[in-house]
Amino acid sequence: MTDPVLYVRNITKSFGALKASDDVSLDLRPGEIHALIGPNGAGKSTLIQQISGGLQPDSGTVHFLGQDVTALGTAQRARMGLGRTFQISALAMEDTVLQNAMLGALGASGRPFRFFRPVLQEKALRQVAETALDRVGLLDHAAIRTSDLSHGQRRQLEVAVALTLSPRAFIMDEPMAGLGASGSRRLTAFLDELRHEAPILLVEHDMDAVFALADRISVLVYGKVIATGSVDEIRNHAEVRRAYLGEDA
Ligand SMILES: Nc1ncnc2c1ncn2[C@@H]1O[C@H](COP(=O)(O)OP(=O)(O)OP(=O)(O)O)[C@@H](O)[C@H]1O
Repeated sequence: MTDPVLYVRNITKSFGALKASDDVSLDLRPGEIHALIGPNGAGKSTLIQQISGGLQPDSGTVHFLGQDVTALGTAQRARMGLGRTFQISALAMEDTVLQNAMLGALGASGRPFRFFRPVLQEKALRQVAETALDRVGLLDHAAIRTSDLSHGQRRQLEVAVALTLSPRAFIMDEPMAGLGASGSRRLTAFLDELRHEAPILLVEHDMDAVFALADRISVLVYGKVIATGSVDEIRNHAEVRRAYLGEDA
């Protein structure tokens, strides 16, 4: 089997007496969407913060592209190609859509743009930003102030910002949140394509989207992965049905 693009081994993180991550191991393989689900407070955000570099685990390791990145920060992991969208928007609301996308491209520019003269650099950044906006269907809105976008369009813009990195893997934190039915259908179709470019670790409460997209699902409860498996395996898993899907045993 091909090596995973990303894997975490035995991650543990406590806040006082609370174990928010309790010996968690999981991986993300090329071409797949791996969904991470679990009730509120199960530790999903804590886990993906440790994967993306915003939070250090108490113990355990994170490997990305074959390299131990546990000690690296968010920016270094992003520059290696770990793309991320956020549950709470990280966009600059007063800037235009294009400026936000260019800022993203600039953030990724540790290497590719450093050798360009400023004018050429701006041109190169603009091109990367416009390509990303085009892919998510926002190029027509490039000149609009970000605060004037609808909620769904902001989520699209976050995906565009992540795309400017040419990521080798994505971590997406509830990308469907607040989207209407047609918005989630569009994003679902887009993610379905995107997985072939870079695999996606998808934290999502929208179970229709999860069941439609996931190659594998991991279920987190009280900081522990209680099951990992295909959609059918998870749907039929007795402990998951009890702990998460809210069914009587
Ligand atoms: N910085 C912190 N300090 C103390 N406790 C924290 C901190 N961050 C998270 N927690 C606690 O850790 C547990 C896991 O929280 P986390 O936000 O990771 O869960 P989650 O699964 O992402 O929840 P949700 O689905 O509601 O976003 C919760 O009990 C939360 O209160």
